[in-house]
Amino acid sequence: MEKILTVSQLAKSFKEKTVIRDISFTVHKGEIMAILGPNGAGKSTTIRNIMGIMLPDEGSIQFHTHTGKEIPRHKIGYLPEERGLYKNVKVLDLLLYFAELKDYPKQKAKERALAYLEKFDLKGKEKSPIEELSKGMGQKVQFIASIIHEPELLILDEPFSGLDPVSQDVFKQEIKTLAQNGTAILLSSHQMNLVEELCDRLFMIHKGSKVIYGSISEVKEQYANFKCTIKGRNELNELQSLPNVTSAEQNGDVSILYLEKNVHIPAWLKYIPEHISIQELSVDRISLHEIFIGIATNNLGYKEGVIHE
Ligand SMILES: Nc1ncnc2c1ncn2[C@@H]1O[C@H](COP(=O)(O)OP(=O)(O)OP(=O)(O)O)[C@@H](O)[C@H]1O
Repeated sequence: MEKILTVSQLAKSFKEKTVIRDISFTVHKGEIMAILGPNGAGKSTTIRNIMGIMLPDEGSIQFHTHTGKEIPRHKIGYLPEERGLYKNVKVLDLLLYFAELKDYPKQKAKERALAYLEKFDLKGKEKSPIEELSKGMGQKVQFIASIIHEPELLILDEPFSGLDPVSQDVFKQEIKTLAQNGTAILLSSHQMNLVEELCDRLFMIHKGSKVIYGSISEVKEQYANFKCTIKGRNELNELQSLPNVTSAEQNGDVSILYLEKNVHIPAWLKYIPEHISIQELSVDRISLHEIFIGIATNNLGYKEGVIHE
């Protein structure tokens, strides 16, 4: 896959405090890459360094083969974490202004703007001043502004925050379509279910350093223990004494057994005694959300590693 963005050994300090160190990853054409981490981990700082809003103390940013001032910024789209647009400007004028800033042809920009406004349920708002829009509507307009010029690389800092589930779905669908059409996408998000659904690979930062880097399935394979959910009322002590069970819960009529990571499920299922009450049984790996919490709270007994470069 063609590399669009290469971030190499990025480091940044504010006064004495090192905020990110040794951050390296790539984003490929048509790929959705997530940058994750708890509050204050260094995600926005990484993104701002990529965007040239601040300069790194160490490391480099490469877009195709270009670095530094040679990076063609008009080929990049950016939705910043800080929301906010010129309040008294009309929606369509604002979108055309953003397209013009990126040297994008006016007529094409107008066609794209109208099509996107319709797609995002904002038809009829073309002449409304931004200040008359709801927060979610404003966010949709800002999202359209970040893609109006057909960027090759799209960077979205917390694109889903503050959106209702319907709008989240609209954004999710559009992000998928953009990637299918070849846009390289880097997004930060706290919504692990969306990341799990949407992204191909992830880079997780904790306290300014990389903790995980790999594809979603590799990350799940490496970090996600198995979880066996049984619909049935059972004795907790008996569940806990089964082989390879690290912990168990009985919540009403549902038993949950957390299993060791390398369990061979078909062989393990044979250990379940015949008298155990089972109406339904499923075995899954724990979710990305549970992995994230485990890392953020240092509960996974985890040490730094790269799964896949
Ligand atoms: N301009 C700045 N001056 C001083 N410290 C800063 C500056 N910008 C960020 N920081 C610090 O850098 C650290 C990382 O912040 P950053 O905004 O990158 O985190 P984040 O992962 O995006 O967090 P969140 O999920 O809360 O948005 C924080 O401790 C923050 O206080």
